[in-house]
Formats: sequence, structure tokens, C-alpha cells
Amino acid sequence: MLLTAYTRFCSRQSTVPLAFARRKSPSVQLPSIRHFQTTKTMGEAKTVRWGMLATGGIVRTMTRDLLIDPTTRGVTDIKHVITAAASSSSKKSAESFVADCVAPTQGASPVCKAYGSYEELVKDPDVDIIYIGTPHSHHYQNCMLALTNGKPVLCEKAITVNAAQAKALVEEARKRKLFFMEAAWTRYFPLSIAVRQKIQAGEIGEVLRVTADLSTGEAPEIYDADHRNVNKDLAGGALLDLGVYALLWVFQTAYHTLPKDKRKPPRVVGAAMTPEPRTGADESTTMLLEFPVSTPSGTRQTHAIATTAMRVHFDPGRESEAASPTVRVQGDKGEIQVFGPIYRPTRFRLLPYPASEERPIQTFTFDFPGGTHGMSWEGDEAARCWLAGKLESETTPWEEMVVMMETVDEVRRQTGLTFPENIETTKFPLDLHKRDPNKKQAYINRN
Ligand SMILES: NC(=O)C1=CN([C@@H]2O[C@H](COP(=O)(O)OP(=O)(O)OC[C@H]3O[C@@H](n4cnc5c(N)ncnc54)[C@H](OP(=O)(O)O)[C@@H]3O)[C@@H](O)[C@H]2O)C=CC1
Ligand SMILES: O=C1OC[C@@H](O)[C@H](O)[C@H]1O
Repeated sequence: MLLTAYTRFCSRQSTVPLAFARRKSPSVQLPSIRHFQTTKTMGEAKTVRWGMLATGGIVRTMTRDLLIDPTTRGVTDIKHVITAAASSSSKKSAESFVADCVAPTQGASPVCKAYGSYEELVKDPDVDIIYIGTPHSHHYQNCMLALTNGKPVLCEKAITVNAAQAKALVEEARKRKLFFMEAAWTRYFPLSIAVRQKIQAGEIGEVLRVTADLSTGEAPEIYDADHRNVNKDLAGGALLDLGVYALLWVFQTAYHTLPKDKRKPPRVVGAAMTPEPRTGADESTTMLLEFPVSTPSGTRQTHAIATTAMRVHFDPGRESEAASPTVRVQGDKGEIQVFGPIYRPTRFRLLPYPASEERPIQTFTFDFPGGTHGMSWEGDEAARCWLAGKLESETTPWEEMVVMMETVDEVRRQTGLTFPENIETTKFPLDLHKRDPNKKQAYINRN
């Protein structure tokens, strides 16, 4: 079963099937119809042909997730195939990627072509949409390359290094009428959809405060200094790699749940940063935000604290009895607590103020059907939007993506976090730093 609900009241813990939980709270819509659709489609499933730009870790995961049978997650209107992959290192590396990651599941039909350059990929007429999985530093150049060659794009987070680049990409996509989306995969999880729906249904009242943390508990020294996680030439550091998830949760709960005309950019009240000793990338960043919210009686503030760090851990209790929530959304009528790493959480708890027999404490757990890592859902969204002729996804609107990057810019301004000019610029095209193909990719040094 995709979703199970457990209803708890006081210390008594009873497991209640979802249908019952629904009956007890009839106003709650669970979960998104769109992502849980098991309804029959009117015709054949439509096939979307993906081109994979890069062959590193996340592209491998995304490839596996796209090729999982969509019906395992109740999706019957679309299918994904990979028709080309490109490596900037060599054609051989693209060929090995196809042999290892595409061919075993997809077989020989359709053929997946292997290219030794991104330029060849974006010109391939057999590709409908490009997925970009390069380091943050390269997103701007890679997205521009795809868009200016007429290809729609789904690009990994952080979408760019700064807001100016994000805006320039949005303008390019708008001008060319091309779909463009940040791969904010967590927003498309049934769990995230259920959390947003509960907030919108008023289950915790007005959102007054949000805290969100992604801290890995892995000291930066475990990475070689040129690893993308700490290398400033690749826009490495906690803020752009991990902190964007803390911001994603703050935005999807405190900002996105408001009607469009009520969404106002936050003020960055304060930000603190600790530099990584070797490279000066941030190993820890703390952000304090204030969102103005208009109410019938005037403007009030929603406060948010978004944190990220390498040396401390988001859940030292590691999902045991001592588990700590990694996101807390606090309203005047209740609170939502999310557990697990915030990029891939597995459960949340709804705690009404006060809990009662009518409004019990409830825990909702989610699984990953068909063995998906969780990226299939964002793939489905991008495919559906593209097929429908949409330019952007309503769940990650361009406007919100830009406001998030403006927030990052202001945090960087306050903390003095800088990156090299060639990865901050909006000039295009530029030749950026290339990966050394002779260097082993697993740069982690755990000794
Ligand atoms: N959604 C999620 O859960 C995750 C998202 N990510 C995001 O995905 C992106 C890539 O991360 P990840 O896959 O872990 O990184 P990897 O280092 O594993 O892969 C990056 C790939 O980008 C290409 N590349 C092009 N230029 C360079 C360069 N100068 N240095 C290094 N690589 C280069 C390479 O592919 P090639 O040689 O074939 O061109 C390389 O294999 C980042 O934006 C990251 O934030 C990462 C992990 C999880
Ligand atoms: O997106 C991500 O999620 C998980 C992290 O471990 C990883 O570094 C990051 O890029």
C-alpha cells in the first residue's frame, strides 16, 4: 500500500487504516490525486524520450528511477525512455553508462545513443527533454546550451549559483516557449503533497514558524579538496548542496501554501557561516528568515530557521525512539513534524493543539513504490508538463525558484560567501573547468 496512516491518541498507540483515518477527518484530502492516480487513462500511455546530460552519481539514480515501470506507482498516462546520454569526459564513458544503466532495463529498443559531448546531445532530434546532472557551477552553462538548442530542461538543484543566472534561464525558456524546471524532487513526493494539503486545509492553523535542517554529520575532510561538495570552482559547500533543501521545506510550507497573490519574498534577518578550512566553501550555514503575511487584521510574520552543516547530524537519534524531527511547521492550531533526511523523508506527524479524541495525533508513513529512489515523481511531472505544453511546473514555479535564489544571494552577501567569477557570470557560452577523466570519481577519503 502506498500510504498507511497510524492514529495515535495520548500514549495509547493504535494502528488505524487510512480509510478510517479519513473518515475521522473528512475535511482532509489525502494524498494528491495527481500523483496517486490509479485511474485509467483514456488512451495509450504517452512516451517521453529523455536525454541524460552527464553520467555521474545522480544521473545514474535518475536513469534507474525513470526506467521503473510507472504503473508500480499508479501512473498510467506516461512512460519514460532514455534515447541518448552524453559525457563531457569521453564517448567511452557515455557508452559505459548506457551499457551499465540503460540497456539492462530498456533493452535494445529504443536505442540509447552515446555521445562524447553535451553539444551533440542537445542537437539530437530523438530527444524530447534533457535532464542535467552536473555540479552546480555548470548548471547555468548546461541549461543555456540545451535551451538555446530548443530543448526543454529538467536541471538538478541548486538550479544555479545565483539569482541572476536563474532569471536569465527563465527568460530564455519563456522567450523560446520551452519547459524548464529545477529538479526539486522532494516537492513531488506524496509526503510533501500531503503536508502541503494539510496546511492548506487549515489543520495546523496559520503557519507561524518553520524550522528545517539538513546536516550530514560528515566532516568535510572526508572529501578531497576538489570534490564537488567542498570545491568552490564547482560551487561546492553546504549552502548550495544541502541548505537548499532546508529552504525548499521552508518555502513549500510557509510560502507555497499561500494563495499566489499572498506570497511575499522573505527578509533575511540574519545569516551565519563557517568556512571549510581548506577551500573556504561553507561547511555550515544558518539562516533566519521572516515572511510577511497579509491577514484581514494587517501584516504578520512567519519566522523560519533554515540550517545546514557537515559536522553535526540532522538526527543523532537515527530514527530510533530518540529521533528528532528534521522539519517542524508550527501553526496556531497544531504542528507538523517531518522525520528522516529532508531530501527523502519517510514519515510525518500531525500534532493538533491540543490533541483530543476528535483531533488525535496522527503519523503518516510513506513508501517508495516499485523501488523508486523518489526521483520518478519529478520525472513524471516534467514529462506531463512537457506533453501538456506547459513551460513551468506549478509545484516549482519559476517565480518561487528565483525568490529562493535571491534568498541564497542575500545569505551569501551577509556571510561573505563568494565563488569564482566564471561560475557567477551570466555570460554564455563559456568553457568551464572540466572533470579530469583520469581521476577516480569516488574522491571520498574516510581515513
Ligand atoms: N536530487 C538528489 O538527490 C541529488 C542531487 N544531486 C545534484 O546533482 C548534481 C551532480 O551531483 P553528483 O551526481 O553527485 O556529482 P558527480 O560528481 O557524481 O557527477 C557529476 C557529473 O557531472 C559531469 N561534469 C561535468 N563537468 C564536471 C566537472 N568539472 N567536475 C565534475 N563533474 C563534471 C561529469 O559527467 P561527465 O564526465 O559524464 O560529463 C560528472 O560525472 C549536483 O547539482 C547535485 O547537487 C546530487 C546528489 C543527490
Ligand atoms: O541532493 C543531495 O541530496 C543528498 C546529499 O547527500 C547530496 O550531497 C546532495 O547533493
